[in-house]
Amino acid sequence: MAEKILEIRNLTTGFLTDGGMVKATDRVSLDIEKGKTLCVVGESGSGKSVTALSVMRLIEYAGGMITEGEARFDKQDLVQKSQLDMLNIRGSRIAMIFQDPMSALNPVFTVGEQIAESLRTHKRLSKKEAWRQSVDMLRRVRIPDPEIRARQYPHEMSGGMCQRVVIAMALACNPELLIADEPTSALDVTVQAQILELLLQLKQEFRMSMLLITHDMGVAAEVADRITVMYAGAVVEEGTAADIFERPRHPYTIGLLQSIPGLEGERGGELYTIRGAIPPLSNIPPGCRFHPRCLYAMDLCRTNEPPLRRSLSGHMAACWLDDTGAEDPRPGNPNNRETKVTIGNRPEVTFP
Ligand SMILES: Nc1ncnc2c1ncn2[C@@H]1O[C@H](COP(=O)(O)OP(=O)(O)OP(=O)(O)O)[C@@H](O)[C@H]1O
Ligand code: NI
Repeated sequence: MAEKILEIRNLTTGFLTDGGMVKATDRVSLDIEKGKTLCVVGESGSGKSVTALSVMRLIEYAGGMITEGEARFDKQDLVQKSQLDMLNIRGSRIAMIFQDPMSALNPVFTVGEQIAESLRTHKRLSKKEAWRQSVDMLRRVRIPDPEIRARQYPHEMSGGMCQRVVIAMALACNPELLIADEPTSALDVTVQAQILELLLQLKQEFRMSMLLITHDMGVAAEVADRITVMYAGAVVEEGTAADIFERPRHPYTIGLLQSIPGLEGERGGELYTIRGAIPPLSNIPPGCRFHPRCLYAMDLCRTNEPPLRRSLSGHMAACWLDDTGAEDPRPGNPNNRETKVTIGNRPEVTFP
């Protein structure tokens, strides 16, 4: 078995609201192997960012609370760490970048100063050496004329250039894991592709592992080794990029794939989208949380939560249709190909 850089187990994060505690993530489990890219996909509100912020232990600053579970990074459970320990881990061993580069940059300092500052927080460097490395980082994120650019302010740069600066800041201390939350969503389409390509190259050069959050299946198709699909706070499917794109098992994943323009499932040129909307956290449906929107829902799905089950090949899905055998109405009838075993601590269920 390949070594894991991150192992999340049953991670549950809640927010206290007027109506009591709501769960933004519910027993989320996922693994990232060293040197690999895991994409977490799902519609808006599915708990992707909350998962990442919980791992970084930034969720506490956003009013959230981890109520259950573990996030083992290099064998240490980050959930049990003090914020002081996390301060040392964040930025040096695990770095995170967000959608909006402008909010990560300080408008009153030059970009060179900001990267140098980030270097000096974690390494003992002279000002001169920090500046030299800062210019070098700008070169490594392929910013032309780095000596000149280093002296510029964020407002003098385009959005794509600013995101490169943010990436340079994140990678300055050579982190083992990079968490990127929608790193390209705020950028023009052509710039998006360049930044994704850059991230992939840097991942190799810096020998990092990557957790990339996106609601864009096209982005996942480009970069992912494995893909975790989340819906309404829970993992509903996980597998290799080929499992997800060629042998999707969960009807939610099938719906997400059909909503990508230009991929198979496009119906006569019309964009197909999943009917209905993601439920509010205060009102997650009983049984399978996806059942009200599912084209294939059966009685069982309305009352019993399907366990996340792993096939022999390692492809996981939480869907009762995996038990219907030849009757399985899902496209491609995945039941014919894989045998499943139940994993994790989702409730064991008795058949009605
Ligand atoms: N600070 C907060 N207080 C209360 N609820 C929150 C807070 N942050 C997130 N949530 C809720 O947690 C749920 C999951 O949010 P999250 O941001 O993780 O979704 P996401 O999958 O990242 O979506 P998006 O694609 O829009 O970024 C949402 O219902 C959201 O409203
Ligand atoms: Ni998000």
